[in-house]
Amino acid sequence: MGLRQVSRTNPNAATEIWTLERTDTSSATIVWIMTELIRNPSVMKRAQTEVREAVKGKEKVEECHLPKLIYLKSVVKEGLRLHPPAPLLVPKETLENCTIEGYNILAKTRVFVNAKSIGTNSKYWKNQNEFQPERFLDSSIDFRGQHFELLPFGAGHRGCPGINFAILVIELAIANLLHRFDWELPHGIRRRDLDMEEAFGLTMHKKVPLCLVPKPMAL
Ligand code: HEM
Repeated sequence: MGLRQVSRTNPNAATEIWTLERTDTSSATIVWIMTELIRNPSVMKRAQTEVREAVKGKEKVEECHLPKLIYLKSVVKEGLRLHPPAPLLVPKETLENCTIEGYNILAKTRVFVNAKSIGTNSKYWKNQNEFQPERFLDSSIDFRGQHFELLPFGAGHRGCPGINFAILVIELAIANLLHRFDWELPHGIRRRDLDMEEAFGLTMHKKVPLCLVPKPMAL
C-alpha cells in the first residue's frame, strides 16, 4: 500500500497516515497477545473460561462485559509489557542540561526511552521474560504513565492520547476471538517452534506472520 504525500493541498493524507499508524500499533499488539496465548495454553484456557462465563451464550462480547474480564485485562497488560509496539516511544529533546543517574546530559540532546527494555528489566519484574498475566492481578501497576516500570504508551503530556480507544479495541478483539473460537497451531507445528522474532520498523511487528487454526464454538 502506498502512502500519499502530506501537503497543504492534500490534508486528508495526514489523517490517513495517522489512522494507519495507529491501527498498526493495535493490530501488532493483538497478534503478539494471540502468539503468547497459543504458547501458554493454561493462560489461554483461563482467559477463555472467564470470557465465556461473563458473556454466557451471547453472540459477541461487548463493551458492557469488559469490567468483568479482570484476567483478560491482565493478559493485555502483560502483552504490552513484553511486546510494546512502539518500543522506543517517540524521541524527545532535552530543554536544558540535566543529570540522570550520574550521566550529564546536555540541552538539546535527542533522548530515547526504551520501554521494551524497562518492561523486561529484572530489577522491576520477576521472571521478566515469561508471559505471566497473574503478576498484575494483585498489583496496582498500570500502563497510564504513572508507573515508570510499564510505559507502552509513554507518559506525560506527550503520552499517547489514544490509550483508551486502543485498550478498548484490543480487549474487545481478544475477548471475541477467545469467546467464539478455540485456537490451535497448524498440524505439525509445535509450540516451542513458534518464531518470536521482531521485525525492524517504527512499530514492532512479529517478523514471521502468526498462523493459527480457529475451531468455531457452538453457542
Ligand atoms: C496499542 C496501541 C497503541 C500504543 C502502544 C501507542 C503508543 C504510543 C506511544 C508510545 C506514543 C508516544 C508517547 C511518548 O513518546 O511519550 C504515542 C503517541 C501517540 N498516539 Fe498512540 N499508541 C497506540 C494506539 C493509538 C491510537 C489507537 C491512537 C488514536 C486513536 C493513538 C494516537 C496517538 C497520537 C496522536 C500520538 C502523538 C501524541 C503527541 O505527540 O502529543 N495511539 N502512542
